[in-house]
Amino acid sequence: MSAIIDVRHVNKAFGGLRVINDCSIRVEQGSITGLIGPNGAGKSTLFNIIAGALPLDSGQVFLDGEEITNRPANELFHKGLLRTFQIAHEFSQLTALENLMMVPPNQAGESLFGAWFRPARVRQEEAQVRQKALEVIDFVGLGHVRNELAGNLSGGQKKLLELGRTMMVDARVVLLDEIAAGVNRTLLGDLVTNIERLNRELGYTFLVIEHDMDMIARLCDPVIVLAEGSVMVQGSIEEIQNDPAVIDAYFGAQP
Ligand SMILES: Nc1ncnc2c1ncn2[C@@H]1O[C@H](COP(=O)(O)OP(=O)(O)OP(=O)(O)O)[C@@H](O)[C@H]1O
Repeated sequence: MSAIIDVRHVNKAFGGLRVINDCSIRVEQGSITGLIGPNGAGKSTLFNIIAGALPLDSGQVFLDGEEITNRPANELFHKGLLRTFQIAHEFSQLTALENLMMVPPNQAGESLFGAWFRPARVRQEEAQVRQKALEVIDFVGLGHVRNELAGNLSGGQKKLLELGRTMMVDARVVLLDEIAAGVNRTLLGDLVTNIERLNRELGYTFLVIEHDMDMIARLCDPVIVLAEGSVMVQGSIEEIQNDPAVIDAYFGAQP
């Protein structure tokens, strides 16, 4: 296997607080890799560094062999490195289907020039985008609420919609930050199933930060444990759960 994300010796401090300490991780192509660790271990900071949302102090990040250190998030988006975002306030007034249709970058219809000079092409592209959005919304199990305003969807349905938005572009790697938080068990089952299908059927690689250990256990292999900004241990969920250092630092030593 080859690493689609390769983080090498990254350091990051906020003021005097060193949050990421000589941290190196590899996310193998086609894997669903979990990233866990105690509160404050640096998981979100590392995510933000990989996603281009936060500059690092030193070290390097590679995407499929190409260095992407400190590249902006929109450039990484075009390269297929995506993270899910909460539905922005202004998008909550659009329907679920419209939210999906807003995603594709570089639509000819977005440019006045394109709309004026190439109306037939614009209409054709819009029809294609709509068709894709209809397929995606069925895929994520939200076909029955496609005309609901996104702001009226339940927390779990919004998470499914966020996942659906990654399918509107050619994603290669998706970073999921605590996607299970606040989602009921039934919808969580749908989310897990959809993540597995995206991985199996479309070849998505996932890097997943999650506090929900059931979800990590069902979904992720390998699991990376981060503590104080560096990798404590990496392995299968069974290996992690039986590692004395992890039990001590993360799960809490049994009395
Ligand atoms: N923008 C910031 N400015 C200053 N300190 C920050 C900033 N972002 C994070 N930190 C600090 O960095 C440390 C790591 O935070 P981070 O959010 O990366 O941890 P985490 O592992 O994701 O934690 P949690 O599981 O609680 O979400 C914390 O001590 C946090 O207070």
